[in-house]
Amino acid sequence: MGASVIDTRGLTKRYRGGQLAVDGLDLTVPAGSVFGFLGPNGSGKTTTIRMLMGLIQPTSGTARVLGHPMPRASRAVLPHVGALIEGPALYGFLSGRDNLLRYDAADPVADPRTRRARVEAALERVGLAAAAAKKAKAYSLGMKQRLGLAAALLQPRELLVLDEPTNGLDPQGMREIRTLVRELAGDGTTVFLSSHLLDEIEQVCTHAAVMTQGRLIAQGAVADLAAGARGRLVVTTPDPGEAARVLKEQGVADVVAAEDRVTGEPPERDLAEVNAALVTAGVRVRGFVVERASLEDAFVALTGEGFDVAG
Ligand SMILES: Nc1ncnc2c1ncn2[C@@H]1O[C@H](COP(=O)(O)OP(=O)(O)OP(=O)(O)O)[C@@H](O)[C@H]1O
Repeated sequence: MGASVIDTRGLTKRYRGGQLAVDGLDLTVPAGSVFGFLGPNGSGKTTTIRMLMGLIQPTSGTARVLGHPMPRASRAVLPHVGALIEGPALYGFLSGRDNLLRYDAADPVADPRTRRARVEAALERVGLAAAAAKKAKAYSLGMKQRLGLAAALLQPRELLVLDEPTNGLDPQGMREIRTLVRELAGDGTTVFLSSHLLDEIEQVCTHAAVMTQGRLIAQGAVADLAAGARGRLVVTTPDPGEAARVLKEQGVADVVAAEDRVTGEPPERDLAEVNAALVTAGVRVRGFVVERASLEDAFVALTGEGFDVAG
């Protein structure tokens, strides 16, 4: 296997109605990464995932998964990929364990002799061993999502593809899934997950790609993406009005004063001089720092607008 687990070139999907859902995507997902596929609703994430999994044909461009072309090599590739797309299909009247037994029995490449052991291991893996005998309809949404993950983990996988795995979950359910994703990645599985939540990607992922309107606007290590954006200068002071005036004079752009915090874009010049100017003007400075840029800062810098999750 090469260094990338997913590789697309010019991947494009135009739906029959004429909607250009994915537009010339060049995506590279390094092996071993937890890769966040970030974009607002409708930006083309699910369409991309469906092309990667060979569920729909691209209009143009190519996609390689685990080194093989998709959808042509679906049969060779998909047994090595665990996928959770659009929520798991569960039988409510069956227990969690029986759901997995049934799911595994429907898999032509699954070995029936190891079925019970693999089901127990998967239940254990996602923390459902104690609730395995309960009917699935009595499960919380988070437990259902974990059962879906267990189904994806019945076989050893090189790649896990999770489409919005925390969508609709309460904060506790979200935490459980995020912890699980980190653990799975710790085992060496490459995890590709889509999300419209910036902070989720920042908390869980090593790498990310950012989509808007079917186009990729950035990809790389999360730390590098954030570093590409400049952090904000934050001055803590009981004299915010005066501080804001001096900072503007010193070339600080986009100055925002709120209570005892005045923030702005750091200027090119030496920050020691900016600080000295504040003090000379009689501003009482309690704190003077440049806060590390977040992925959100990077997004705003790239698009010139806020991260809009409406839709
Ligand atoms: N089967 C389809 N036929 C026509 N247009 C579609 C189809 N599926 C999706 N689209 C359109 O393609 C665009 C991208 O949709 P897609 O579902 O890939 O985005 P997404 O980023 O996954 O959003 P969401 O998180 O809401 O699923 C949207 O404008 C959507 O309306």
